[in-house]
Amino acid sequence: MYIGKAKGFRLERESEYGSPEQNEAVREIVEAVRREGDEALLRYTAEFDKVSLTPGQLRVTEEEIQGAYAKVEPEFLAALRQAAANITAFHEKQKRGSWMDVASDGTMLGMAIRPLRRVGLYVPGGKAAYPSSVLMNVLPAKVAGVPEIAMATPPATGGREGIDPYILVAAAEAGVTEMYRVGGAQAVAALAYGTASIPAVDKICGPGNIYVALAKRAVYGAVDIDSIAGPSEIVVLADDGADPRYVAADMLSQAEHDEMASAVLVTPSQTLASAVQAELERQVAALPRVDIARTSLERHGAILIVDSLDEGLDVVNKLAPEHLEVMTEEPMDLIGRIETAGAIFIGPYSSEPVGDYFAGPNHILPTNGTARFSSPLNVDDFLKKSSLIRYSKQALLRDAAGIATLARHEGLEGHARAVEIRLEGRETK
Ligand SMILES: NC(=O)c1ccc[n+]([C@@H]2O[C@H](COP(=O)([O-])OP(=O)(O)OC[C@H]3O[C@@H](n4cnc5c(N)ncnc54)[C@H](O)[C@@H]3O)[C@@H](O)[C@H]2O)c1
Ligand SMILES: N[C@H](CO)Cc1c[nH]c[nH+]1
Ligand SMILES: [Zn+2]
Repeated sequence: MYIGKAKGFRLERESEYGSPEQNEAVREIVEAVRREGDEALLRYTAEFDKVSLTPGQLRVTEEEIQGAYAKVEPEFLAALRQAAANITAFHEKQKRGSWMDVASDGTMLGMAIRPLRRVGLYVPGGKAAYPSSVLMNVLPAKVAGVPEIAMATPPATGGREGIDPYILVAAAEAGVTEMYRVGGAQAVAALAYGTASIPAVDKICGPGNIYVALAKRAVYGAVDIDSIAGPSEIVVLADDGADPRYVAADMLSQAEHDEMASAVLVTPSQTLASAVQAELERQVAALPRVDIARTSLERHGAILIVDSLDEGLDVVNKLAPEHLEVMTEEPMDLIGRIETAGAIFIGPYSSEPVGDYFAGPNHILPTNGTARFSSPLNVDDFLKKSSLIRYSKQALLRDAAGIATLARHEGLEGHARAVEIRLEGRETK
């Protein structure tokens, strides 16, 4: 773990995402699935997930999904339903419809907004199963009105064969009926290119580990993707007034996701830095996922000392973290100066897991510095737009000369004539 001046720390994202070996492995997997389809899919599932399947077993049956209800506790179902209601309500606000501006001569300009036809949603499930990511993926797609949703999730979690029943129940609650037991880069490749058992989709959304994130990047272009939502990240910007127990607990909440997750404190307070360091050591030992969290802290954790909150804001904007918590005396004063963060948690009671599970905003967020240009998963991700242009004769008469001038300036005589042919025999002035 790096502890020291922010100036000595590498703030910009790595130019190469993942190690060369991970990049090479993903290239190979994606190419093999594209070429060989189901055969490669099943081979990689046996290799990485230690599960042997036939093509007929890839799709989860409706009976399995419904049967999972008997395996989950009523309090889980109640919490899940409340989370689903909050997430749906938040995403309903993002909805927007087609629009048309019609002028008095009948000219109409507008935008037709339609849902994507078929999307693939990845739900992580290698080290831990994430029913919350089912809701975060599916509910915005439902709000957008996507008619076909195919979900993929690994066939084994934590070495235990079988899809976690909580994932199946979350999928049923969210209204998913097409689900495949396949994970990692091979799942992303299958959704992108299609196999005999998995029809191709138009867009792939959802979070995952480095293999999933790299595979999404590799198939972009054949399909659209939401963002690079890879291993989790948290940055806490805090001053002297912050409670070190809260800061450490929230950092660990993301460190425990993955050895590749990162947790960083940025503070002008040496006192807070020392207290958080001690808290991290104390609290990490009590976590069931202590090994993952320790490794994550050792490899990617940092406590960065800055000279002022102003410098702290610069550091935060350079890091462009997935999650930013602001625990300063007057956090609202700083919010307008934060330009790059997937989600911003404000004040001592907005602990990051509030957003992971319950508040309503999406927890599928850009990582590895991509918050500079990507947004949280949202309803727009599931919509596409077509421009609408209907010119009246009168409008064409009005604009023809301007269009022809610009066309001829670009050397495109055919463009100019396409407009002028409609004016033949007419008065143009
Ligand atoms: N950014 C976000 O919005 C967000 C949200 C939730 C979770 N996450 C992240 O999702 C990830 C979940 O990771 P996970 O591993 O538990 O589940 P996962 O489903 O993402 O990955 C598991 C799959 O990885 C593949 N895999 C594992 N080791 C491999 C290897 N050596 N070579 C090739 N493929 C391999 C396997 O096929 C396996 O099915 C974590 O990194 C977590 O931080 C991110
Ligand atoms: N923090 C993760 C996003 O990086 C989302 C999540 C799901 N479950 C718990 N946390
Ligand atoms: Zn989390």
